[in-house]
Amino acid sequence: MADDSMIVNFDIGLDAFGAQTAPKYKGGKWTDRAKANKMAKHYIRKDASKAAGKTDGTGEFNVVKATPDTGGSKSGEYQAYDRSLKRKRGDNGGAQKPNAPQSTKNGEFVSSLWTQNPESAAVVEEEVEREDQAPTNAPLSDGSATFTTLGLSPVLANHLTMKLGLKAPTAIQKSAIPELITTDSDAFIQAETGSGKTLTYLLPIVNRIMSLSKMRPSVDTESGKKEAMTRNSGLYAIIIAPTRELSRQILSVMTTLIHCKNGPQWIVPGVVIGGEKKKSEKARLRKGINILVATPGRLLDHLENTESLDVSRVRWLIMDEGDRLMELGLEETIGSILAILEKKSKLPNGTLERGTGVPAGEEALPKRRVTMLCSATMKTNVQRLGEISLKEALYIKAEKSAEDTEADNAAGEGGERGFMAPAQLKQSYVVVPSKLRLVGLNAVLKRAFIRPTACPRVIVFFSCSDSVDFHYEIFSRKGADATGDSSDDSSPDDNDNSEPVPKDEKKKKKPPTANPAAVSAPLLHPLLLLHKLHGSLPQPVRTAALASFINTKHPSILFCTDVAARGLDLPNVDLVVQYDPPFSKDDHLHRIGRTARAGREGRAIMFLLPGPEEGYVDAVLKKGVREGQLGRTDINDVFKKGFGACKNDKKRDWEDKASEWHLDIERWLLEDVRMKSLGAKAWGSHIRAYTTHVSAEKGIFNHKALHYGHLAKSFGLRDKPGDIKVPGGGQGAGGEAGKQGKKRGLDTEEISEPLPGNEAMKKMRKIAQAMVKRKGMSSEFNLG
Ligand SMILES: Nc1ncnc2c1ncn2[C@@H]1O[C@H](COP(=O)(O)OP(=O)(O)OP(=O)(O)O)[C@@H](O)[C@H]1O
Repeated sequence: MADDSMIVNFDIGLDAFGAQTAPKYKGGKWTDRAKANKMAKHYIRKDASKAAGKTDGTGEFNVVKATPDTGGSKSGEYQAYDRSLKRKRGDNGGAQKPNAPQSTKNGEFVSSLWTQNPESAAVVEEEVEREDQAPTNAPLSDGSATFTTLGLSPVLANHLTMKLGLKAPTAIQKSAIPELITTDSDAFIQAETGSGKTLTYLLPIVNRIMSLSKMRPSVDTESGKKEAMTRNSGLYAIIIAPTRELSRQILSVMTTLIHCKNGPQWIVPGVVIGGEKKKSEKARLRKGINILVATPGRLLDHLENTESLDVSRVRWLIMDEGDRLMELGLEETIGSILAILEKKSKLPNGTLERGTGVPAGEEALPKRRVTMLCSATMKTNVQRLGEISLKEALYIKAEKSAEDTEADNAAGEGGERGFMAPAQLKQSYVVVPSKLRLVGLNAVLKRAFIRPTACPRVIVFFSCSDSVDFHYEIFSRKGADATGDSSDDSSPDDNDNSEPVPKDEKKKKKPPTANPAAVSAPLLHPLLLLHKLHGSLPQPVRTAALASFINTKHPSILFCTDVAARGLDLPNVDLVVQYDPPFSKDDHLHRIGRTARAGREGRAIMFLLPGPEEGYVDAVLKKGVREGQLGRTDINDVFKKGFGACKNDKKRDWEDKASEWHLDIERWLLEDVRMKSLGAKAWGSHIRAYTTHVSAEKGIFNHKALHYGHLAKSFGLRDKPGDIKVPGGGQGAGGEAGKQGKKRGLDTEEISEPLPGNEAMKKMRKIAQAMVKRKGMSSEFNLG
């Protein structure tokens, strides 16, 4: 519609040079005159910026075009909004055409989802089918190595193949295990996500401990007696991991290795992590532990305060996910741990020699304390950790394919190809305007579960816990399905070659039974279980949610923050959705690395806003992929598959369905104070989290470019940004909640910005500690 259809309720004056001047209002109350003058100036400024070709960024609440049919301009041009006209419309709570903007009793404005959306700057290329690539993190299938040829004992090798079903080592295992079994060198192990780094460092430890004689001379050498190896024989290895979940996972892998037939079953592994009772941990340490897995904060606490923790004969110190440990500002903590180990060590000059009080029979163990650092990425901060912890270390990485070596050479010294996603991982991004994000997520998830067998497990990453909580409620809603179940009729997913599930078979499966760690999400799929995981949840809830997500036989979704991004080995994850962009490019690679593990296939999709965020494609996405691995998904295609009820649906049909679904959410928030408060909190936290992107990516994720109003819409909120009451965070985007630098209410997980320099790290850590204290919440990173 042309501009002259605008209804403008005040005159715009022109000065002698044709420039617009604000009209002077006379008469009436001074407050009314001041208001009218202010508004006039405001609209003149807007018009001037439009004439200068600037985009409008002030929000649709002031700039909605007053067209009677759709209420908006397809071109997205700025139009002054006629308030008098808006007031005349009746309150229908969204009962009109779902696509039309409406006003409500409360003065809230129900904007249309489909208007005033900025368009993608990039030319949309035709969506190409991504090629299948040979997996790069799979067990070797060329017969070049077996677990026995790596030097592992036949007992252990047999256990791996027969009991654990591992046919052959992976490339990093082939490179590292022979070295780690025979030498006592420190090592830095770098390999792709899902390539089996955990077994790479655990197998040599278990193998060498297995070589110890089961009976060894008594420490009281005079007596000549022999004693059996027990849990009290000494603490041999300490493994540090950044999160509690990862620590538990490492413990579980260790336990499966120890429990092999004729294996060292006397070995007792243990775990000390934040969120657990320290008293019971102390009791376990007193009873004796041979291999200890720990989060750094809790380990340091025990080293300083638990007398029974004897670290004098520790032979291995492993730091898993080294880059994450550094990002969390734990350098100081790790420095203190290293200092205590050094001080308490009874390994003279770092070397074990016979006759220095070292029990005989331990010759198979390293003669010095071996430190290993594991990471999927090789960042400056990992190098720094290496500098403070490793001595003359071996740098071990997997052999690369000829193509990768060639591409690395092309990238040159310091090139960006330091770390790649596994080749078989198909990646895509979808450009979604702010207002359409929630319906976009619904459509992506609906599409993922069109064929339940094809996509049994999905992980969705959010930037903050409040957003996880809000979306968990939204998608577990048991309301009327505005979309209809599209699973039977919609056209098949192009990327999905699996057979559709016959209707009868679907009916045969029973809906999931009640599970305290999950909820059903019937609107997405009748059999679906929805889980959530973030740092503000109590530890037992986190553990139960993860266990349920891993073990359920139902299609399953995990909504989470970056607490699940590192190291977690969640089996059979088919799709990773990055609904909120990661805080750094390494986070991106770790997040998507939760799928396509150990040679399995996997897909990942990332939501980007039109505009600066699209710069992420060239800056990051294209750099960590091989040719043909990355594609753009068309948002219209997503909507069509997610909301379209049948193949022949027209655009208007699925637009209406999506609008109806969204209006339903908005109405729910209007009726339910708790939900509205959750939405407002999530919106506020989302904006705050957005301000913490790494400085190198601030041009791409610039919070000033965010449209707070459109964003509010995607949290189901109808209020103007300035009117949104963010619980605990001030009022509105213009209030404290929206101000950069104010980290009020921020969850510790949001503090993942690896700011350069130690001072900045320390600062971040202090903020986190203060928040943990203030909010009295548990921190998975044990910062408190
Ligand atoms: N030789 C092997 N054959 C088959 N599967 C293996 C082999 N080694 C490890 N795996 C499996 O591969 C998966 C990924 O292993 P792991 O968690 O150690 O990966 P990772 O390299 O540490 O990944 P990330 O960097 O994401 O932490 C696990 O399920 C593990 O059981």
